[in-house]
Amino acid sequence: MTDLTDPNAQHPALTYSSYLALDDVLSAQHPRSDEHDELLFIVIHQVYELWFKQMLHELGGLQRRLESGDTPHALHTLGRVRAILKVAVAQIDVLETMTPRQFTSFRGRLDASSGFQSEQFRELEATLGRRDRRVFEHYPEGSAGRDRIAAAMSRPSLFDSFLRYLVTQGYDVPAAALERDLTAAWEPSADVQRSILTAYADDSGAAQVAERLVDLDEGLQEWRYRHVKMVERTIGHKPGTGGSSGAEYLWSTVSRQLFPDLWAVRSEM
Ligand code: HEM
Ligand SMILES: N[C@@H](CC(=O)c1ccccc1NC=O)C(=O)O
Repeated sequence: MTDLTDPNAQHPALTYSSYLALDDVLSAQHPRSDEHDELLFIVIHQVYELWFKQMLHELGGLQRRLESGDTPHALHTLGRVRAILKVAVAQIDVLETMTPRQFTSFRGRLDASSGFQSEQFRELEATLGRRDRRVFEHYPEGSAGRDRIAAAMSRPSLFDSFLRYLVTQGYDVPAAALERDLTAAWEPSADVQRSILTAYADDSGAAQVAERLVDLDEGLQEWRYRHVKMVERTIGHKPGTGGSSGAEYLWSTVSRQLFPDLWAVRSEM
């Protein structure tokens, strides 16, 4: 029988903590102050980044499934992404237990670091269709993060994959939309909206996919809304550490739509 404790064994037995690399994960919290609440602030952000990683992973799979016309698996993945987004929004409740005084006690130690520097959040936005060079201001030229965001801005967005999916489902999508410059911002299109309306009229799988995409869009707007309310109650109208006006800037992002065409068609049904 193998002696699991034998130090000379060639491969140490897999354990809970070795499989999950807990030595790495649990030694990665480095508060810069002695304030009790700083650990919560770090842990919450790390959990977000893990969920961002998982969502990027799921969205890659989703785009492949859409482009191959696989409705059931696309719907399944969309359901998973929606569930993760709901957890991400709900997590704000935990951070909101931190009072303004508790946050102020260590905020100075954050220097100029800020959410503006979240590479994965920007990659997520780019995958969801954002094409905005301004985000690069916060990423040094030649940095891996900048390159990853730029790469995501040159790939088909989730909406581009949805348009290709519509073609696999037999819907007519204007060639100009399918052959567009992927690095440019998407311009809402009346012709594309007509194709989407046809899919809704058929009450087909494509209509279900479209509804799940609207969930995603609404979910991100919800996150933005909860984030800015958290910001208002925690730092009021102070400017942000990242150099923006703070809440005022964040409000300007709240009703940003990922898929404007999917919202536009609602007035036509
Ligand atoms: C007390 C908690 C928080 C405060 C006071 C806060 C404050 C801010 C402020 C003021 C900004 C604007 C950028 C700046 O000038 O600094 C910002 C941006 C951002 N924050 Fe937070 N934040 C908090 C928690 C979080 C959490 C938990 C996340 C999760 C990852 C997060 C992610 C982001 C992201 C991604 C941005 C960029 C948003 C955009 O440009 O659309 N923040 N935050
Ligand atoms: N921008 C925040 C600081 C902040 O929340 C933050 C700082 C470092 C890493 C992540 C952060 N979270 C989101 O912006 C502030 O102005 O207080």
